[in-house]
Amino acid sequence: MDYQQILDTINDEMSYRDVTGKVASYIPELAKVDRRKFGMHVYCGDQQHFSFGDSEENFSIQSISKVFTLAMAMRLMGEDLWDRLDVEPSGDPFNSLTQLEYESGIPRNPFINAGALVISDILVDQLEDPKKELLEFVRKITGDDNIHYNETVAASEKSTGYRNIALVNYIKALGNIKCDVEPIVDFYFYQCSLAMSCSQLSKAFMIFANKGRILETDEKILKPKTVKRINALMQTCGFYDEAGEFSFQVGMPGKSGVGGGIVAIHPDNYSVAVWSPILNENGNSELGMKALERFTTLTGVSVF
Ligand SMILES: NC(=O)CC[C@H](N)C(=O)O
Repeated sequence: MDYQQILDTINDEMSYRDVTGKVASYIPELAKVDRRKFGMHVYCGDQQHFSFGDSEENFSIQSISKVFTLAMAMRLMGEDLWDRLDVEPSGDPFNSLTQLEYESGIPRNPFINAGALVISDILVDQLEDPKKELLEFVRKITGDDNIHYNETVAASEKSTGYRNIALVNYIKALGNIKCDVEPIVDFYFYQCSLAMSCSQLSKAFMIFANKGRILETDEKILKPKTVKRINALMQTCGFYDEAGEFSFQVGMPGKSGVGGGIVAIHPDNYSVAVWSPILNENGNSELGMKALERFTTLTGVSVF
């Protein structure tokens, strides 16, 4: 399969001019990002990766970080994690509060904000220095020590983060948060501020396409069963109220973030990341969704 030729076709066919959405603005720092940015990277291995455009430029990975923190929480708690969280698509926006009321503070899944905040509670409770450990985890699976938090983005989100702070307070009132609210949201805003490129993200996500092992070193990071769970959740819940649409159009497990990034994996095959900051009404990258739809159409391969 000539992935480079397929990427070149997508790059020729598509442009930020073809989409009408807006860059995220509820986090003031994200509103400053250039809407013309567009890059894509396919990773099959050290000697086999393909790209176009702004694929080496760092952006705010936002909710994509929820996959990394879920992996860390599963390493700590195994299947006991599911006493605190459900595994159902929410069909609601990522930052919704409503289901919590009638579902007794058990978030629908780990990828909506409510679920990620419960995971944050677990990591803050069980790890000595969760920010340091998350950074080490991401650097290790990427094989790249040049990955950092963007503290300006974290502070910017904190300054307007009322909804997430409300979510933690509400879940705590319903009995499913153990720690104090402040360190939980602080960790959450930091994880969302991780700055990575498409090239780094596709490399990091290769462990989910390779049964939990780092491809280059064969080091085991996650159990195959954990990876199966995480991929199932990416497939069913990775795109909030657009998870069905992504499965329908693209047909791979994946995860998006309001920074405009999307990563998807084809088990035993490749990992692909795309970035365009213009979002559709569900908070997913408009051009990113289209590019991935073209990618699985042109390769003729999806997981189904
Ligand atoms: N969908 C997202 O990427 C949301 C992440 C963002 N930090 C928030 O909590 O609102």
